[in-house]
Amino acid sequence: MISGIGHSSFPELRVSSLLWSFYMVSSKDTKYWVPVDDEESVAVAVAAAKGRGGEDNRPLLYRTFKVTGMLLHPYRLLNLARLIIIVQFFIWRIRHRDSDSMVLWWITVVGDFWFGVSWLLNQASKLNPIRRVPNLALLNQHYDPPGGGGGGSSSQLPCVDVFINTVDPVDEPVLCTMNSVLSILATDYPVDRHATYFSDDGGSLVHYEALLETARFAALWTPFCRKHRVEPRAPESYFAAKADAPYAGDAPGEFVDDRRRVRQEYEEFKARVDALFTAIPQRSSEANGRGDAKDGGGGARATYMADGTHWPGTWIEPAENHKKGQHAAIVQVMLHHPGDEPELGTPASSSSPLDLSAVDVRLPMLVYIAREKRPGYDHQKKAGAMNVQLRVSALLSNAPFIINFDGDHYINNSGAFRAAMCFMLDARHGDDTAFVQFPQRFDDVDPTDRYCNHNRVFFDATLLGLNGYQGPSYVGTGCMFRRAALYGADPPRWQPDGGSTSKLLDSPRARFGGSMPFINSLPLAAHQERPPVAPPVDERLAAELADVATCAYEDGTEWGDGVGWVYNIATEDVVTGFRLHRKGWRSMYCAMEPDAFRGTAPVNLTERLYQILRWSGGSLDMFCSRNCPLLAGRRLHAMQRVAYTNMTIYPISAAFIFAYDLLPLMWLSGGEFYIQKPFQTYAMYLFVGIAMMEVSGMVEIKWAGLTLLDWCRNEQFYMIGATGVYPAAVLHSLLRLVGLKGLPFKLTSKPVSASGGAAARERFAELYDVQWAPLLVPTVLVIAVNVAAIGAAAGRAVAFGWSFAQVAGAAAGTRVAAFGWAFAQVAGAAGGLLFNVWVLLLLYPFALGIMGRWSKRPWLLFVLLVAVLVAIASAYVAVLAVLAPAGSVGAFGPGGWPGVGAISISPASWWI
Ligand SMILES: O=c1ccn([C@@H]2O[C@H](COP(=O)(O)OP(=O)(O)O[C@H]3O[C@H](CO)[C@@H](O)[C@H](O)[C@H]3O)[C@@H](O)[C@H]2O)c(=O)[nH]1
Ligand SMILES: [Mn+2]
Repeated sequence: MISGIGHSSFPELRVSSLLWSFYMVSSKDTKYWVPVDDEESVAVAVAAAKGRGGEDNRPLLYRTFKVTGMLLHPYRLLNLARLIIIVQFFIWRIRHRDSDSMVLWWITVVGDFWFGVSWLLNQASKLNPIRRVPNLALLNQHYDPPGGGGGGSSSQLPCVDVFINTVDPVDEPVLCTMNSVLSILATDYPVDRHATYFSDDGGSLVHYEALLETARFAALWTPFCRKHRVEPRAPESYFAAKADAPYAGDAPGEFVDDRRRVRQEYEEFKARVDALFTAIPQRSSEANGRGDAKDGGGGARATYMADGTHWPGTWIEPAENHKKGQHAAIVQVMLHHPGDEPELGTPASSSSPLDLSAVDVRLPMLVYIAREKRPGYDHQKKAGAMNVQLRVSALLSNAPFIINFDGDHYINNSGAFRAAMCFMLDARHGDDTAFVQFPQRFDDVDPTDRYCNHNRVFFDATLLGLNGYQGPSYVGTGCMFRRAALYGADPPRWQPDGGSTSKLLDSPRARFGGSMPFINSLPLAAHQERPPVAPPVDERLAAELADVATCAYEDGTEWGDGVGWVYNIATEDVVTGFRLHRKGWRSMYCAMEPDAFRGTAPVNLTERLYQILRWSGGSLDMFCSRNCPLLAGRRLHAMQRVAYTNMTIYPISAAFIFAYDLLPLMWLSGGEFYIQKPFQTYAMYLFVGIAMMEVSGMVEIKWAGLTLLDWCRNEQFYMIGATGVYPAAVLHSLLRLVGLKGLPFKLTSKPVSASGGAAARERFAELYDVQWAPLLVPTVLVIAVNVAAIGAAAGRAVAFGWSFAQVAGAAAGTRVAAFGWAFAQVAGAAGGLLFNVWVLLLLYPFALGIMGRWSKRPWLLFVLLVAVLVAIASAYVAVLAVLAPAGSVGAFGPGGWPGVGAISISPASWWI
């Protein structure tokens, strides 16, 4: 999608195009990866099988790669050297307690120490990167041999329950969500072996009816995808892409016609979905006008379903029991479980223009869920919604594996479910693997990724690093789980009797709640070979389904604690993954080409900042809770513990960074000042430290396959977070510690353009939309202080130059000495200046962000900057002239500046 944008239309692209061309590395570039010895893998597999007391003929379904020694050894050596230098640096500082202010000296020693530690934590997670590549062909050969026709009973692949979540049909454009559903309904996995559970946390009729429309359209879309094997299977993205992929289906002659017809049908489908926003209110107001409320009504203006009955969920005009946060549970099977025999479609006819006579036209099961909402209950947001999905699905399809998606994430590569299975079924660690995490990839991010939405350093470096220990953390979407693990089972390798789930069944009612059908489903949940079951939804089952979706069901149970997704935290993902790792489960990272899934990301600065506020606040809350990685037992891998500590403690660095960034304030008041003497040695240590980190970063982007721009964006966004967001997160966590409310889960609004509805709309409009929020203030302050520092430095230089001329003129004999002195001062000042400029460079995306539409012309920012600098400099000179009459200006000297200037930047990215 991004490739469709003309370069010239995008100003920032020109600014950064140099970076692009300088360091383009494709993520496919795998020349830095070498296979880990396969014999070793086999040995591990055999040992694992023996450990479980039996032969294991299962195939090895993935290959493991590590970074080539040519890169890895220097990388590790470099980091070792850096560690030694950092330690030496501290020894040196402690031995030289010499500063113009001992208070500041102590602050910076503590601060620098903290940065050293957090650098170490961060680096430690990346020392052993491992990449695993699934072998889909082998999986298919063993579990889904040809003849099954993409479905049918010959397949031995395990069943998968797919969870997808949404809240609001406007904030999360319903068409985007329905595209995700379509991509799931059409995915390349045996149709009778996956079922989709759609959770609508808004309880809105728009979602319900849109899902009905989607189920209808899928009857055409899914067979079309199967017949012509098209990718990706989300229609919006499919039709937006150029149709130049090599044809993979069996009927090339019919492709062009079929595609055109389906596209037309898709346009009509879109129009019908769009029309729901007007059709439903219209239908309801007509019905209300007639006063033909079938079930009570009590004077409220009801929202009507198509069949003329009241919608049990939220109404357009909120009423008692029909409003946000207060409505009944709704569970509706929209597509029933298909039989396990393929059903071929019909030849082309006037009513169905596609020839589907050779295509299996069955659709997978699809269920709509709106859980009950009652005032007085904490609904626990996404985690609460997914736990309801977990119970509802247990009563219906009860698949041993579960994959979950945010409403805006669609399947981009139909092989994804199979890829995940390669890890789950592998003979080596398969049985001990609780989840397989895929990277998050995004469409509709601006081409230069101003706010680091792609997060490549995290997804392509850090998570590969974790993959070399116990496994990647869970990041909320695009993750396949083992159901038994979510229920709280122990991994086989930590089970004394080898592989039984009996412990799960100890006092099940207390743990899982009172539903007998649910409890009866527990023993089956662990059996991956179990054939798919699909009980008919009779009255009793319907009542049971509604019951497990009520608020009260979880009262006094372990849901949200020992069972299911974890509650009471803004980042349910990290902590849920952590709890599994803590039990000794492994996880696997699966990055594939083309990307398995794609989603949307907030391109608006304020949205993005709130998102990272939720992440950083949630992480810190986790650190300060019972789920602190330091408190975990011995089943947590040592390095995994280090990584989780890093992942949860990082916002604390912010307190220091923020203070450091404001230090230039001090200099504005004038006076010579060194934070550490001798300053030259101090500066040298800092310089070497930074240089080594930069080099190490360059090695990292090599093996991770990143671009220099990815890396720079990461640095920049770290700094932006550190100045404004992380301090707020620290504050929130402190408030929570003293018993006040924790961070809310603020829904991230999705870009409207992602749904494609209004193609005429400006692309990335949200990028230029400034929404002022308190969160922006601290960063603005830091920018102001650093700009002021530069301005004042300029002013000082002007004033100083003038006084220097006077001094020189008066005492010609000492000219040489005076020159030398002046030179040292100027060099020092230049160094300080450099540091301030660096802060500003790191905050550059932020500055663009608050310029709003003006940022379409980035040069305006520079004009503004120069104007402000001139103004400050002149003001400074004027003030100096008043305070210090000619001749005594030299007493101020610019000398103090470098010390403070140096400090102002040091933390930003040197250690991290
Ligand atoms: O009450 C709620 C609130 C949210 N959601 C869903 O949760 C998902 C994620 O919400 P979103 O606002 O898109 O958050 P993001 O910041 O984009 O999400 C990232 O961060 C979250 C944790 O903070 C993870 O759960 C997500 O998977 C990850 O993509 C969406 O599908 C929502 O519909 C609910 O189902 N119920
Ligand atoms: Mn999202």
